[in-house]
Amino acid sequence: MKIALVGYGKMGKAIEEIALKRGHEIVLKLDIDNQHEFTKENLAKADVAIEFTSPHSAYNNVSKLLEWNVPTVCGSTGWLDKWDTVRKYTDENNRALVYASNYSVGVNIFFEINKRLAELMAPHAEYDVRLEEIHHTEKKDSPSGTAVSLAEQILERIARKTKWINEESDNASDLVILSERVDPAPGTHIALYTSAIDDIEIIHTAHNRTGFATGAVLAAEFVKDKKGIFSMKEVLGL
Ligand SMILES: NC(=O)C1=CN([C@@H]2O[C@H](COP(=O)(O)OP(=O)(O)OC[C@H]3O[C@@H](n4cnc5c(N)ncnc54)[C@H](OP(=O)(O)O)[C@@H]3O)[C@@H](O)[C@H]2O)C=CC1
Ligand SMILES: O=C(O)C1=N[C@H](C(=O)O)C[C@H](O)C1
Repeated sequence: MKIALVGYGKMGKAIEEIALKRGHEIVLKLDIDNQHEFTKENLAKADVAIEFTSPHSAYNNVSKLLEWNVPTVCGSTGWLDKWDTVRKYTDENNRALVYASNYSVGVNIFFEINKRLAELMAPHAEYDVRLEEIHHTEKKDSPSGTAVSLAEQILERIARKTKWINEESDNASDLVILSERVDPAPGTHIALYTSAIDDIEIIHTAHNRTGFATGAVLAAEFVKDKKGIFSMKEVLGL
């Protein structure tokens, strides 16, 4: 498979390593200093593009890739205010896109546990719930995309929580997400339920970026010859 890497930072490099090990070819590496090479002609050389850049550039990159009909795997976080536009364009124009706030197998299993735990906790108003996420200091967005996914899963299931908020709150209906930035932290997420009687917490800790990178390559292999919008749930068959 011929892969174009859009974004060649920490994740782009980790993805390159896994892709080469799995026998793929990197035909294009695009970063901030060679953006003039981000053209339809250059992207036509790739079977699939893998986009990991930044919250500010992701929407523009993904829009162009879809316009040029390049099957795309996007991992950039912090741009989902534009998600509905991207979804509509992909559906209406029969394009191919995988999006996941987190590509690791472990976090996608953690998502399923988070959903089930929220369902079990829904009738038990004596428990409060909050989320915590810990990442390295270079991270540009806050809260993490993964924490937003976890929050949405909880808000869909626990009616006493009505919105998430990225700071402490005295309002019991707020789902608090606390963000901590410390090095080196590839990504830790905690869902914590507390009551006067006991606490239950679930934690996922990434030890490095290999899980994210491997998942992104699996997603690229999955979407290469498909049309539609997919998440890691479909890629992993969860
Ligand atoms: N979904 C998932 O599983 C994961 C998602 N992420 C997300 O992926 C994104 C990238 O993470 P990471 O690799 O750690 O970040 P890095 O900052 O290490 O790398 C991003 C790279 O993209 C470059 N870049 C910025 N804008 C553009 C552009 N318009 N075109 C091409 N390249 C550009 C940056 O250049 P410069 O530094 O000069 O701006 C940088 O080299 C983040 O949004 C992060 O949250 C990260 C890990 C896992
Ligand atoms: O920026 C990162 O590093 C990460 N970003 C993703 C997120 O925002 O959830 C996934 C992972 O936690 C690492």
